[in-house]
Amino acid sequence: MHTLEIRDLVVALTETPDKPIVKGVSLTIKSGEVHAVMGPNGTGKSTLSKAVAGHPDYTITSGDVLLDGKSILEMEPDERARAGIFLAFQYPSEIPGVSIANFLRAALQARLGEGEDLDAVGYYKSLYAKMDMLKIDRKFTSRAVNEGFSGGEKKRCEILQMAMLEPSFALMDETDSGLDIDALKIVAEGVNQLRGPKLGVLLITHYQRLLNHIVPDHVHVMYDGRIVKSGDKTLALELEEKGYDWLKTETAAPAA
Ligand SMILES: Nc1ncnc2c1ncn2[C@@H]1O[C@H](COP(=O)(O)OP(=O)(O)OP(=O)(O)O)[C@@H](O)[C@H]1O
Repeated sequence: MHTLEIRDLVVALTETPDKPIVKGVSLTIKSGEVHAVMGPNGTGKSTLSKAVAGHPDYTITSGDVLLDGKSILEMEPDERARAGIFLAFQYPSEIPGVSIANFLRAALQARLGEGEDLDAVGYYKSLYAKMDMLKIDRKFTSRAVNEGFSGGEKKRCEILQMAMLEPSFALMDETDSGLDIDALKIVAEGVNQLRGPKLGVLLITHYQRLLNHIVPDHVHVMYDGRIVKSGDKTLALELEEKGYDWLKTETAAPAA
């Protein structure tokens, strides 16, 4: 059982550290839980997830992020990844010329200690088993990472990475724009397959739509850099119905 605790986190762009985007967010995720973070555009949802993963464009000016009680703020992004934190990007990069199979193999190899070699036979066995579980065609792994991928294929690649890396915590920044309902379903089915007592998920999303397929244990609403309301899955339905404007009053008097 692992715990990821975000404690009173304030985040700014590294180039403008005096202008906070995330203005004091606290959130604790335990293994087995799915937390959804919703909120209007530009409220700092992506900034929060990138800061937790250690993205260099963002600086944490106060607060802390603790993995099993230990601060991760001094860790480089790759160390955080090795410690079990997986960040799925809203707009993943292309890696021309590098096949998915080789990319995943390199990612797994990078996690091993010096002098240790990934067992190739075991690797392919595990890769194919996970692809079968996620219903991904085997031909997919010979394609270059994200090159010319459709929105749905990018999502498949992201879910496969997650399945292979077996993180303790997945921070998933899911845009709904540009994704058709099939792509959303790929994400949802993937998360539902991987969901379980060993995985904690922070799922950032914009519309309640995705949450029809992934039923969250907790829903948090972010508004102007703060979490102004938390609740269970019914909060997502309330937001779908009422929109976000009513939360302006909540920001004037932030939730205790
Ligand atoms: N790298 C960056 N450069 C410049 N501004 C940035 C950068 N990252 C975030 N911002 C600004 O910080 C604010 C919060 O952005 P962020 O992407 O975190 O919001 P969001 O809640 O995820 O929005 P969306 O729902 O549109 O994805 C926005 O005003 C955005 O323009």
